[in-house]
Amino acid sequence: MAHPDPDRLAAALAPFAPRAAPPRAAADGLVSLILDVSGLDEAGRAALERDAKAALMAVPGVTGVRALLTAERRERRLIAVGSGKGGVGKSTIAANLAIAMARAGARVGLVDADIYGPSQPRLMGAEDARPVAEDKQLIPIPTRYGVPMLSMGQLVAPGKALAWRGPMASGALGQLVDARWEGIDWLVVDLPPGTGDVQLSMIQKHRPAAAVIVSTPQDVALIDAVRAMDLFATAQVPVLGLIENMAGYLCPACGALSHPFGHGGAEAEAARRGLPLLGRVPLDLAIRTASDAGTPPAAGEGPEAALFAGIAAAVLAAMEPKRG
Ligand SMILES: Nc1ncnc2c1ncn2[C@@H]1O[C@H](COP(=O)(O)OP(=O)(O)OP(=O)(O)O)[C@@H](O)[C@H]1O
Repeated sequence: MAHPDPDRLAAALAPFAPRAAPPRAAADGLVSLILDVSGLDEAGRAALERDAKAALMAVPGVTGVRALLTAERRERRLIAVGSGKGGVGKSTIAANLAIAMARAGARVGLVDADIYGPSQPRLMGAEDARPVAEDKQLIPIPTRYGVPMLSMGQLVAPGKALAWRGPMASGALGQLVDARWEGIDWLVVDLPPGTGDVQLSMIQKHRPAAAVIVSTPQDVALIDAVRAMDLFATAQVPVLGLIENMAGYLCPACGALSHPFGHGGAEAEAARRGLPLLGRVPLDLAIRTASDAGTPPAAGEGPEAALFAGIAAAVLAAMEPKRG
């Protein structure tokens, strides 16, 4: 049988450019075809493979086609949101940061790795959603805020305590981070508080591009925040800066700002370490009620949205030199 003509093979694949690489034919007429299926869904991939194979099979001398489908692996960057202590508002900040980054035009996903208290499904208004897996890979849940997400809380029944030990916890983290994050450039990862197994697994296996640390102004919270910063710094994960949450109490009646937890501590600590204070979020009833209702303030139009937009801009600007 005649060896397939390379020009005719190339012509047959022309309609599939730029997804089809130039085919190679062996002497027995078997053609190897490489197709780039990035961004296509299952049906799109199948159609492309079927049509390209059919086009090649029509070329004289072709006895068979072996297709290899490749998806361009986007370089996703992880931004870890950590805190030293629990309850400082880390999850609230992570959700609003992700939404504000998306509003600024970034392609952002959100991973809730807070195994011991996953609160992102509630914050993002996605409590009833359950992710499905395809080829053993989880598909992120879309949210109405343009930020797809996955949470430990979506993998178990609501309200069920996650009494996982280290290896199980880091295995679950892997499933969330290595999910099918198609079209996503940034993954904001809400870590559990402290410096435990999940943080170590995050640093060792998933190499965040950067970390931001959330603290309240109290001294105790700051001491723990410093510990969290040290963990990232030791592992050479750049810490972009500190976000001070519950920085002053915004009185809903008169609008006055007071400072029951102290003032200026986080800024001073950040400055001591040569780090920027990326933003300051007051203790604000509107933030709590909006968050609890699954309508993060960053998605709204109020002053809180502007505040989170400023923090997102600071984070994106700090990442700019690290984009490579
Ligand atoms: N700036 C704020 N103003 C008012 N309420 C806030 C603010 N930040 C967080 N909260 C509220 O504080 C509570 C704890 O916040 P959140 O769950 O984000 O903390 P966390 O640090 O992630 O906690 P954990 O470590 O337990 O997961 C929530 O009810 C949240 O709505």
